[in-house]
Amino acid sequence: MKSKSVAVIVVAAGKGERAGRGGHTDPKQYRSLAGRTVLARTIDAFLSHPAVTLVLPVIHGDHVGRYAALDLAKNVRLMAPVLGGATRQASVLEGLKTLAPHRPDLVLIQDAARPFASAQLIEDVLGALDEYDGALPALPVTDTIKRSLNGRDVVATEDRRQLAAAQTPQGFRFEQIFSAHMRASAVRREFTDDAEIAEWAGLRVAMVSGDTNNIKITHPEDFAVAERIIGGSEAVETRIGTGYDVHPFAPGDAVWLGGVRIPHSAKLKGHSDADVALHALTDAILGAIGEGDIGTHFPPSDLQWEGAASTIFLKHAGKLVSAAGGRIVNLDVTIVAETPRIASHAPAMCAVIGETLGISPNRVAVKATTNEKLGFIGREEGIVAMASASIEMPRAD
Ligand SMILES: Nc1ccn([C@@H]2O[C@H](COP(=O)(O)OP(=O)(O)OP(=O)(O)O)[C@@H](O)[C@H]2O)c(=O)n1
Ligand SMILES: C[C@](O)(CO)[C@H](O)COP(=O)(O)O
Repeated sequence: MKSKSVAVIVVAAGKGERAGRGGHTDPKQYRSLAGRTVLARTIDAFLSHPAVTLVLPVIHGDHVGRYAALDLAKNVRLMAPVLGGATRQASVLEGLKTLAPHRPDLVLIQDAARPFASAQLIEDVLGALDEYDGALPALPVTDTIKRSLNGRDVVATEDRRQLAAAQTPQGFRFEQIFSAHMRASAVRREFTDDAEIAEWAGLRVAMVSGDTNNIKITHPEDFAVAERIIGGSEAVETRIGTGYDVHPFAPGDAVWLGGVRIPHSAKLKGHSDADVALHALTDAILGAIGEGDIGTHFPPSDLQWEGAASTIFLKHAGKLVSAAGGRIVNLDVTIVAETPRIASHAPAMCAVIGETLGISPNRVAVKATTNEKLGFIGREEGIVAMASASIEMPRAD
């Protein structure tokens, strides 16, 4: 199945009046947060996501020089900026018009002023678009909400159980939100977010869990909050683990590799299903989090693992990562085999591994090579697999 193209509009054409300048010369999106501008952080959050195919910044006409001076690395997926309009809504519409010739399947619309959109948030919004026309992250309201007509006299108390605070990125099917925005512009209606335009146009919109860190820098004090969030994220470290495994061939009619059954003139011999790739991968994950190896958790002496599917071992390692507060960044597996040929099965293996661990298959790579007919692999006596795992964990010291 062809994966959907995902374009991102980063609206950065505001003046940032509520945030003020606080002694700085730049508007909020061009101010530095722990050494990196707000806008560069926001753009990077999307460029670093593998599902994103295009990122389009929408900027203010007075900020062209500031944008050109931004600390952005060159990236073919980053489009040249376009100029926005007088309101956020008008700026989004400029972005949609610019993207239209590229015909993306989906579009995410993001405030430049929200530099902390996580990969999980992006995935959750995109995931909801399988079922809905639009999706946005939102947080349940925790304060009691009062209504007032003049900002002082209370006229009502709202039922907060039905209320949620909207965030971005907000995701849509491109053609639907483009048409809704054009209609909203034609009737000159002003909306405060794109989800509201989608609702007004009769589209089905879903909420997914928002993120308390995904703040919108709006007022001067929000910069201090943002610096604290960045300080907190420095309490995370990246761990690397490696794994190696080998299994010999035995008479049989199929091998299990990467959780996929591949018909073959032999099977791999082992206590479990002998899936050498998943064993190496499980060891890599366990190694990264300092949890011993596969034999520590699933001793070969234990009869219950005889013939077991190796996805059980992998899932267990994934649960240990979650229990330790970790997050798998990426996994890389190399299978060394003279036969069978692996390449055409690699996408299915990535899918099984991703599903077993509850991560996107984009975070998994499976590669294969022969051993150039050398040694025991070359003589087709067995298969080797090597793996590495990169995992973000709370800093231990
Ligand atoms: N004409 C506008 C107004 C806003 N935005 C963008 O929309 C996002 C959300 O708007 P907000 O936080 O209100 O930013 P500003 O409009 O810049 O702030 P203020 O209202 O305080 O002036 C920001 O990333 C802002 O740059 C935009 O692209 N074009
Ligand atoms: C889109 C938004 O961030 C969702 O909460 C919000 O509506 C933007 O409002 P603003 O007044 O333009 O900052």
